Amino acid sequence: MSTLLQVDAIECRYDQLVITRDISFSLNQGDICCLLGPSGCGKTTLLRTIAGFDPVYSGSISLNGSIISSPDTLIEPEERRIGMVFQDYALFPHLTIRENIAFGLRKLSKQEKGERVTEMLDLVNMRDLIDRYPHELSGGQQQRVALARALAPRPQMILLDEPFSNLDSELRKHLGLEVRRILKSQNISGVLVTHDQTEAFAMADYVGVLNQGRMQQWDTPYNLYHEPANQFVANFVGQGYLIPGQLQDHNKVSTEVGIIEGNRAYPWADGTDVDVLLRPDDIIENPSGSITAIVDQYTFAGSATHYRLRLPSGLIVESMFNSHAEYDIGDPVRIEVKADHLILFNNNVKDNPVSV
Ligand SMILES: Nc1ncnc2c1ncn2[C@@H]1O[C@H](COP(=O)(O)OP(=O)(O)OP(=O)(O)O)[C@@H](O)[C@H]1O
Repeated sequence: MSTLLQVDAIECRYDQLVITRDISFSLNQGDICCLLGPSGCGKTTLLRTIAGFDPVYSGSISLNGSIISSPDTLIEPEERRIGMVFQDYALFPHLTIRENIAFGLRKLSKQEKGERVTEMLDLVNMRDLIDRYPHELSGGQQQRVALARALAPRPQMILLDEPFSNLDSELRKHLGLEVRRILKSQNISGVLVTHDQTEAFAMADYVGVLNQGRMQQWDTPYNLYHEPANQFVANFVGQGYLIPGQLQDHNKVSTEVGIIEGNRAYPWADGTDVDVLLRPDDIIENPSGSITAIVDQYTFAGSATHYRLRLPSGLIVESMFNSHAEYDIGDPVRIEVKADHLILFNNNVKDNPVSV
């Protein structure tokens, strides 16, 4: 598989203010990635820079091996063959759906344009609505049209900036998977910006987690969850809590919830202070468990109930119990920790410092 997009150590600034620093990642043709991170971490800035709306201060961006952005190169957005889909759909209100999609196809003949428009509308399952105006469509339908319009000029890649954030949660889920199917069927790469982790996991082959303008980890969704590179990623991706402990015999940690044994040896000395990541699925209800936690909060979620539990030290952990377990706030619950895959952070080592 060939590399389509190569982002190499880029720094982005607004005036003299550094927004993102030393960002590198690459994307193969047909792969979909997602930039995930809290508000203000620089996701949109990166997307705008890839699109060519903003320059890079240092580093470079290449598409198919050619530099499109560097401190002394800035290929115009319209020459990059990159499509964009925005949060607010950005359709032309006075043009029909047909005209909206045909808008960027000026170089095609009338017949070619007509064929391309229907091909794109078939792709997004919207052919019946070809003569409507944007205000006659639902939000989800408008976003499908926006996707069809972005795909119509046959871009090499598509950038999606929080495309589903104006839609309700069911529709978001559905449309996210639909967009993934469409991009995969056309072998078009996509870069999606979101702060919704579920969306990122469902849509992307690779996810880049950003914080304060720095890439914290670029990895598959599976690895982000199971092998977070640092405490920030561990906290931000998936529900999880860090509790302190001390390493024993390279693979065990002594904590207030007992000795937890992992499935690998850690290279640190006995007694090293560590943080242990506990995800909800690591903590199970066990009437004969040795730890008593107190229910701090709970949310009924159908087949399971999500409990927030206070440990004797006051630290919080979370767990999913079968919804037949009915505990009220303040009730004691006996629990046991069953973490077969131990994620530890050495408190004496600063992983990937995140100051800009
Ligand atoms: N035109 C601008 N001039 C100066 N600073 C800007 C400009 N645009 C964005 N910023 C700043 O750059 C930082 C990153 O903004 P950006 O929009 O890239 O973040 P984001 O991760 O996309 O956030 P959100 O999820 O809230 O959209 C923020 O601190 C923001 O205030």
